[in-house]
Amino acid sequence: MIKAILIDIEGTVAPISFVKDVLFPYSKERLEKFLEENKENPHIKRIVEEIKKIEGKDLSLKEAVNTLKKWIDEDRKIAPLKDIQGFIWKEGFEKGDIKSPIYEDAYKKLKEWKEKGLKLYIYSSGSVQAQKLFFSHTEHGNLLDLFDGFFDTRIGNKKEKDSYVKIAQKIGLKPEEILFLSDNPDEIKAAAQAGMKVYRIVRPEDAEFIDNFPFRQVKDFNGVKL
Ligand SMILES: CSCCC(=O)C(=O)COP(=O)(O)O
Ligand SMILES: [Mg+2]
Repeated sequence: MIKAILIDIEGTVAPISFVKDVLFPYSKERLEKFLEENKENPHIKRIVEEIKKIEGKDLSLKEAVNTLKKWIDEDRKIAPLKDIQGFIWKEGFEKGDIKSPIYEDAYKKLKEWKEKGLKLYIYSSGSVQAQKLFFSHTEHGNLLDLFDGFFDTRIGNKKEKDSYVKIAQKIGLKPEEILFLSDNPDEIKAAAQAGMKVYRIVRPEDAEFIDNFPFRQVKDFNGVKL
């Protein structure tokens, strides 16, 4: 019996274009100013050290900015980039510059599942801070109360089985009691390997059904049967 639903963000509850065409440019344009203004903040210093470690060399502030910009262009899903983006998006969400467009079907089903007593969790490459901002500033208002917890790549890569094993442990349920929803076929395979029930969400504007894909595929949340 399904007791909890674990949900991806980009391509699943919101269009990929929102992340690529709104969120990413917003962070890219403000990176340099943000790092310059916050270079003495211990939290930001730690993140910059992580960037240097990944690159395997010392970096000037300008070089760190260029590295982050390159990672945004390459859509790298790595924690130090996602942490910095979360800090930059904070201002955009709080000033009202950015509002998250949640698909209507996702919004309605999330509310329905919550009312039925299911636990709802998010697992996204966006930092936990960014996820909370994303759901507290949506076109449907503040949806933060719908969720029982948030996971990002600090728990592990979304394409690896172990990340889902760890999430099930944190939630305190058996993997088979958790349903995972994502647009990404590799994430679906990894969650299924961990023993979770899965559905791939295939938004027509973002993706296509894969022939002979060994797991269930539906075009939106209305197709998900518990
Ligand atoms: C506010 S969440 C930001 C989303 C993001 O940065 C991202 O890379 C989305 O990846 P996902 O794992 O949700 O597909
Ligand atoms: Mg996704």
